Amino acid sequence: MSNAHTPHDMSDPLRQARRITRPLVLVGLMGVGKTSIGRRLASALDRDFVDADEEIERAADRTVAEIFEAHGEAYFRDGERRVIARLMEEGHGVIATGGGAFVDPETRALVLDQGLAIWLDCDIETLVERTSRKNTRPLLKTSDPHAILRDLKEQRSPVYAQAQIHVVTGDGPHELAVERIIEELAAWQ
Ligand SMILES: Nc1ncnc2c1ncn2[C@@H]1O[C@H](COP(=O)(O)OP(=O)(O)O)[C@@H](O)[C@H]1O
Ligand SMILES: O=C(O)C1=C[C@@H](OP(=O)(O)O)[C@@H](O)[C@H](O)C1
Ligand SMILES: [Mg+2]
Repeated sequence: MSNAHTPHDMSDPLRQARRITRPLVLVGLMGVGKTSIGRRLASALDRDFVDADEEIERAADRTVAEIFEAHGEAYFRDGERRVIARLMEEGHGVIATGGGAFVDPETRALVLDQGLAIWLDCDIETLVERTSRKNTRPLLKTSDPHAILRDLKEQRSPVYAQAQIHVVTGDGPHELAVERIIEELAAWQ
């Protein structure tokens, strides 16, 4: 018997996941899907979505690549730290960070204390393929993006591992990743 359109019939994991009121903060390497999966996750949970890189670009009125080029990475990281602190303060439903944001100790402490960090993780080959479609990522504008991603994975994995939730996504559709996250959220708490 199905009455799929009533709120009571909402699948149990979704209902459980919706009980979490802290900001859900997506962390993980470039190309893993923080921005695109984050947007869909917010929609599934009926929460608002913000992308930290987009907010940085809006505040600076420049793209991430332009900020790196004009001022360097350290300057970008300062802005990133401030923007994420503001987004946490504003209390958004789902926040997609840029891949380096959670590496900052202040940002990490804030997210772990007041939000729920979700580490999206997948294999390097998939990340190389996905990030090759756009050249908006200054760290990958090199002759060997595979080597950069492999090194970043090695350096950052112990840090990402501090996230409360770890979801390994494959090269399946975004919706599958959203489902997996919702199941993990339902099991958390
Ligand atoms: N699970 C997925 N399945 C298929 N394509 C994906 C998936 N996750 C991300 N992508 C694609 O990979 C690219 C990079 O994803 P994006 O959300 O920008 O990653 P991030 O914000 O983590 O760098 C986008 O074109 C996106 O649509
Ligand atoms: O991993 C990183 O250090 C970065 C990731 C990028 O965001 P995505 O992870 O959304 O690609 C962006 O913030 C910047 O290019 C630096
Ligand atoms: Mg992104």
